[in-house]
Amino acid sequence: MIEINDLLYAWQKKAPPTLAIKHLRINQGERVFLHGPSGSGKSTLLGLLAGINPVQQGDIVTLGQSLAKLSHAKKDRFRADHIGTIFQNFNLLPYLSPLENVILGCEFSPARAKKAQQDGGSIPDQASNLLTALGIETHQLHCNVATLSIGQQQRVAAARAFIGRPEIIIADEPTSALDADTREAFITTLFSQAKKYQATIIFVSHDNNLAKLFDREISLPSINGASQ
Ligand SMILES: Nc1ncnc2c1ncn2[C@@H]1O[C@H](COP(=O)(O)OP(=O)(O)OP(=O)(O)O)[C@@H](O)[C@H]1O
Repeated sequence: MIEINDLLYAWQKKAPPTLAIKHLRINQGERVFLHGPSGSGKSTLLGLLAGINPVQQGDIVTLGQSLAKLSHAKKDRFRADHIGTIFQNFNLLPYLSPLENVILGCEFSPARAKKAQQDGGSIPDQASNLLTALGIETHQLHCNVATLSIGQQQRVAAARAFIGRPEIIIADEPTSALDADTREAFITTLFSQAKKYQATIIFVSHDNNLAKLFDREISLPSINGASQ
């Protein structure tokens, strides 16, 4: 479902590549732990997979679509339709409620909005279902999201990533602010949500203790060179 071939990516034209991946395939429903030293290009790779960084050399084919062949606008649409993201700082809008933040997950994708509606009867009802499934209490649905704890905000960010069933969930160090027990519990919750519709999870973390929870580990080398 994701196939990378002969990928080279350099942030500066004359500099050696930040990332070099000869071949990598990630299957539908796979849960992948991506790690490597600081600066090895984990976030760069996530940016490429999400269509935020342009494919410079080689190709990434996701769900049968070559990302190298898509225009900027089409990549934005592709991301909105097929990729849910959870970042370290969650990127929640602080003046909105948890419910409103989750609804925003399908704001730019009619396809995801339609699926959310099918799943929950309406988009707000599906947002509420997801938040509840991820452990947000009913009385918190309409509060100001900034008043929630970091762990709760992370659950809101996860619900936003899952709404409308995107095939791929990209998570960039979403557990770094949590203690060890809460990290594992959060990942278990992510997995049970992903399993409902075979979502693929690509998860970056520096905490190698988490690797055992995943189907596969992908390690990026510290020096420039091919990985995997
Ligand atoms: N926007 C950018 N502009 C220029 N260089 C960048 C940019 N983003 C990343 N880089 C460079 O690319 C290299 C890889 O960075 P990246 O953030 O992908 O690594 P990482 O493995 O995610 O690191 P960390 O574990 O510290 O988050 C670094 O040398 C970094 O300085």
